[in-house]
Amino acid sequence: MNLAQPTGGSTPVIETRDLRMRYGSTEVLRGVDLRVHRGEVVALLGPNGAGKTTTIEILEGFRRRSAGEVRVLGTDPDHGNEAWRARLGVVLQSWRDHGRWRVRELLDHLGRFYAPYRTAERPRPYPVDELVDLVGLRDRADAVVARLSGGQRRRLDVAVGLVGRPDLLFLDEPTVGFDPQARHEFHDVVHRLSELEDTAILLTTHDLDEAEKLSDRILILAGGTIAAEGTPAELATRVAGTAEVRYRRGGEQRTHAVTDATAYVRELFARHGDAITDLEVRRARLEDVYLALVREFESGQRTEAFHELKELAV
Ligand SMILES: Nc1ncnc2c1ncn2[C@@H]1O[C@H](COP(=O)(O)OP(=O)(O)OP(=O)(O)O)[C@@H](O)[C@H]1O
Repeated sequence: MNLAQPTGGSTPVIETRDLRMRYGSTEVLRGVDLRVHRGEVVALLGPNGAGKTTTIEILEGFRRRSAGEVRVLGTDPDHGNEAWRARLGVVLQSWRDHGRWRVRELLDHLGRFYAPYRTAERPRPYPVDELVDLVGLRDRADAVVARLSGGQRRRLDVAVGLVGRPDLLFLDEPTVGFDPQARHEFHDVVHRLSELEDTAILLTTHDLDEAEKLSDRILILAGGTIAAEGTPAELATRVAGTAEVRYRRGGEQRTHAVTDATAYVRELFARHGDAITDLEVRRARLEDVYLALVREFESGQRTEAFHELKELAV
């Protein structure tokens, strides 16, 4: 099937099929299939070195893939022109240039690039006053970039990504260095962009709590492929039956992963009664699925506990 053809419903904003990337003899991406739709917020999770930034850079057209099919806004990123690029917003891991510019001047300057690409539906660029309000930099709009705090710089990074009012926004670890308040405000910005502007957002984060709060869908990249995928609620519900039971018996600490904690505990007391102390039952969370999948793909060894989790998660 040709990726450029609509596949029922709306055409995905991002679509990859069997995406592969090799650095020298190391194959980092081994067949990644992903889709992101208009207005959707998708979090790409995975351990350090899993290939998240590589994937995003390929989608942005900054890096050439080794193999596979990719369409971003209907175009192969290897052949994207200026008009295509103008529809993308990019927030990289760090923005360290332009230290001597003032916030407002920088956004105004960068915004001019987008003006020729305005449409009735998407007036470009984003008005600078609205933008500094949106990212919470109104009070610092006339400050020199070099004097911003780390968190304020990150807000500026986000503003730079948004100045062209993108159809699709890439956020690589957007909230690193944010205090809890800034993080909360940033989450509001993401929700407003997806709901009011219909912006599709693909973000990477190492914060599972953030992924759960922000995204419509979570993709876990491990072992060079999408190891699990679902809405945060789907992933959480699927593991809700799995729990960890810890207790002490005869002075020895024991831990068991079980699917029916109530039955297990009933049986435990029936057999050992008063010999059981320090009982704790903990429900599995998204973090448990994540860690089990990552451990599995990193070690290449299947454990029984992993099997249980994976069946529930996929
Ligand atoms: N230009 C490059 N040349 C060679 N190897 C590279 C290059 N860029 C990345 N890699 C390797 O590819 C792998 C994936 O890197 P990538 O930065 O995409 O991972 P990531 O998932 O974004 O990691 P992190 O969570 O640490 O940001 C790593 O092992 C990295 O060392």
